[in-house]
Amino acid sequence: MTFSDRLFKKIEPVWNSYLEHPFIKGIGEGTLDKEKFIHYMQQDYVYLIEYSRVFAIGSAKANDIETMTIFANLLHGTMNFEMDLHREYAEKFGISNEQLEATEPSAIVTAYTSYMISQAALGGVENAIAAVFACAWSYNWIGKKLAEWPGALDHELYGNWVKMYSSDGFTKIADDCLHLINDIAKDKPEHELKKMEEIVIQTSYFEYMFWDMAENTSMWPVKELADA
Ligand SMILES: Cc1ncc(CN)c(N)n1
Repeated sequence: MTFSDRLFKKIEPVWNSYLEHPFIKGIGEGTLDKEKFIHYMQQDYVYLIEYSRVFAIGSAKANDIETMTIFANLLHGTMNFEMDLHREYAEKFGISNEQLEATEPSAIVTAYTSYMISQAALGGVENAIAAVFACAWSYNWIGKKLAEWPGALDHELYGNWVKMYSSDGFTKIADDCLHLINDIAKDKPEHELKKMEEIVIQTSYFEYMFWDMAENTSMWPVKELADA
């Protein structure tokens, strides 16, 4: 059994819950409120900037050139391929790249990205790949599931989202993360594998909370009190 098989056994029930989430169902069925999607897309853009930093940390901490290059390519793929999707949607919604980049991160985005970056900074290269694994893999997993839902790929607004996350290009990103985590996990002692597993589980919980944040268009609970 590979390390990713071990991880998947643990997190599959959590990932299955994503498919029941109203936001994901709304994308797959094409019924999602457009304002919720705009909030999601803006928040996801600033999330991806911080997520890219985790690849940079992984690259800096790598012990060999091959691992360093894989992390660097994942960083490049996120910023130049995945984030193009967000920029294209933003253009459609009349939001400039500058506005997109200046999005104020919500409480969940702040908590999730702070967690990923601190785990990657505190540990070695194994923490960096564990911190991004659920992110890359769950999106590809969701994208491929939704691609089988009737009409999901052809929806005029959400079809491109489903196409991106089920695409060969994004599958390559997810597969590279899978091979990397399995390679890095080889020869690691059980206490380090346990730590990697904990990070993958926690980030899987954060993924669910991110869908909730998008569904509820939430920011910070009492923000309006200080803004007044
Ligand atoms: C919150 C979140 N998690 C993961 C992904 C896929 N890179 C994403 N775009 N956004």
